[in-house]
Amino acid sequence: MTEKNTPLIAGNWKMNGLATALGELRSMAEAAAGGLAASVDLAICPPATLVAAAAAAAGDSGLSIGGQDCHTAASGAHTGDISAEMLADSGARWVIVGHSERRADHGESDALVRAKAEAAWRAGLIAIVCVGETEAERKAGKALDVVGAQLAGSVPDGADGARLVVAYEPVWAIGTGLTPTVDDVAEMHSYMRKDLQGRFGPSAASIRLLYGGSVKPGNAGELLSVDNVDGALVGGASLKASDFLAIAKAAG
Ligand SMILES: O=C[C@H](O)COP(=O)(O)O
Repeated sequence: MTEKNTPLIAGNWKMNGLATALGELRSMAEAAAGGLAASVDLAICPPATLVAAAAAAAGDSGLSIGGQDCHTAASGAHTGDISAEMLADSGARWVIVGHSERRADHGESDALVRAKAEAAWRAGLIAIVCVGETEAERKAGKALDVVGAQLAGSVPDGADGARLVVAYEPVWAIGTGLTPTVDDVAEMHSYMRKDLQGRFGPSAASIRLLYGGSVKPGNAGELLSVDNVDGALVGGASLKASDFLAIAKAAG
C-alpha cells in the first residue's frame, strides 16, 4: 500500500431499527464528538425511515449518516423507491449500492449498481459499492475473477477516493460468523487495489477498500491491520454502540 487512508468504519443496520434505536446512535455520536472521529471516519446507514432522524441526532458530532440503496432516477413514478437526492435532502452523506442482499433479493445487475453509483454522485453522495463472491465461487477458485468482473461492471468511470468506497464482502461471510483468512483478505484487497489503479491510475490509492462480513470487536484488529484494508462495513455488530465503537477504536 502506497498511502495510508483515513479508516472508515461504516455500519449497515439493514432492515433493523425502530426509533428506539436512535439511543444507540446517540451514544455513537457522543463517542465520535469525544475524539474518536479525529482518527476514524464513522458512518451509520440506518433504514430509510430513520435517515433524517439519525442525521439530526448525529448533528455535527463527526458521525455521518448514509442510505442503504437508492433508485437511479432523481424522482418520478417509482412506488416504494427512494432517490439519492432524497437521501441527501434527509442529511445523508453516503449510500451503499450493490449490497449482495440487494443483488440476490432484487436481482440487481452490475449495470444497475453502476447506474445507482452514478445517481449517488449526481446527488453529491459518496457511493459505497459492494462486491464479493459466493461460497461456491470461492471453492471453485473464481473469487478474484468474480470480484474483478463486479468492479469492472459496477464502478462508474471517473471514480476517485472523494466519491467512491468499495466494500469487499464475501457473501458466505455475511452474518455467518465466518471470515476469510487474513491472507485471503490481503490477496483480494491487493487485487482490488491493482485493478482500480489499472483503470483509474495512481489516484485510486485514495479509494477506500472496506472489508465486510462478520466483523466483530474480537476480530476487527486483525482484519483492519491487513494491507489495503481501509476500514470495515459492519452489519450485526453495528446495531450496538458498544460493539460498533470497539470496532472503530480498533481502526483508530
Ligand atoms: O453490510 C454489511 C455486511 O453485510 C456484513 O454483515 P455482518 O457484519 O452482519 O456479517
